[in-house]
Amino acid sequence: MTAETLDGKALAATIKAELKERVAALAERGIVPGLGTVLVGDDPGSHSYVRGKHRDCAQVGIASIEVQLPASTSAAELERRIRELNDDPACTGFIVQLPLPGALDDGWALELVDPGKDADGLHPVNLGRLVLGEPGPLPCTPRGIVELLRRNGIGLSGAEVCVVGRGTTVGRPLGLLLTRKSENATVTLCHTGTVDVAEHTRRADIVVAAAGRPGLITADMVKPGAVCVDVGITRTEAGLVGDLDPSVREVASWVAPVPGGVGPMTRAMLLTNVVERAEALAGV
Ligand SMILES: NC(=O)C1=CN([C@@H]2O[C@H](COP(=O)(O)OP(=O)(O)OC[C@H]3O[C@@H](n4cnc5c(N)ncnc54)[C@H](OP(=O)(O)O)[C@@H]3O)[C@@H](O)[C@H]2O)C=CC1
Ligand SMILES: Nc1nc(=O)c2c([nH]1)NC[C@@H]1CN(c3ccc(C(=O)N[C@@H](CCC(=O)O)C(=O)O)cc3)C=[N+]21
Ligand SMILES: [Mg+2]
Repeated sequence: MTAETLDGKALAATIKAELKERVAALAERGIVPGLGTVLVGDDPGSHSYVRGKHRDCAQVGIASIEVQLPASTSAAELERRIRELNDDPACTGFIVQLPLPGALDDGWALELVDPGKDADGLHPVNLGRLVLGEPGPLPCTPRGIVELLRRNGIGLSGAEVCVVGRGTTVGRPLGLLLTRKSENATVTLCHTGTVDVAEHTRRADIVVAAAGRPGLITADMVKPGAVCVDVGITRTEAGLVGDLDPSVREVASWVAPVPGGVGPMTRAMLLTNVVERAEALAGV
């Protein structure tokens, strides 16, 4: 068997076209959604992601507000810049690009963001809403994964899903999202304390690899016909490498690849969160 591709790039383009129409409808009411990004330091990967986000905004008609700060930025200065965006009516949503360099603490910065403007869905209040099943912005990567599966006809209700990685941006919130009544999957979350990861992945109908360890998931760890979603991204001289070994394609029914799978969907869901917030403000 050779797996079919879950084409996140194509689906993200479709979603962006849908958002463009919603943004145009908002413009008729005099409302322009604005996405802010706060980028601290000079990590080339982070710069490339943030550039991509602003390119997406331009395509859809969302205004962009870019805040770039040197790696030497103090906590007090970062706090001031975050509060500025909280108070800026032109900014309907924003993100603080993670991880922050040096001594700046990611969790501390996330808590400073107005939960109503939290385009990442990672503020503790919004993660709490996710736990409680209350409406709020959803974390972009987990939402992108669910959307990528759903729009390709891959059912989640009753499915055994094995998520490898319990990080705060992907694995942990994905577990919360997939176990809501509306998704109804049964989830196993693996991490470095898991005794035998393969024992869990082999049982799964859907494997999500979000560890950031190149080639971690090999063909022998996958049930024939399972769906495999690659999330992990490692930059090498040869380009971006995911957590799925290429051999997985020979046993899986579907594979979401790196690049071209979850990454573009993450960006599309960020835009979706910004547009949804602007619509809520407009009473749409
Ligand atoms: N495609 C996309 O849109 C996105 C991709 N990413 C990528 O996804 C990956 C995960 O991101 P993030 O959650 O932020 O990263 P973290 O570093 O926060 O989390 C990684 C998780 O993987 C677990 N892990 C690491 N090695 C193993 C192993 N050998 N076996 C089992 N579990 C393991 C860790 O376990 P423990 O907790 O025990 O340390 C941890 O829970 C990264 O490569 C990141 O670049 C992230 C966001 C978006
Ligand atoms: N506050 C915050 N929110 C995030 O959502 C966030 C973050 N910090 N820090 C880093 C991770 C990583 N992340 C990606 C986004 C897009 C691609 C993406 O578009 N990837 C393309 C390739 C892009 C390229 O070529 O560099 C793809 O997979 O096809 C990847 C990874 C969001 N993250
Ligand atoms: Mg830090």
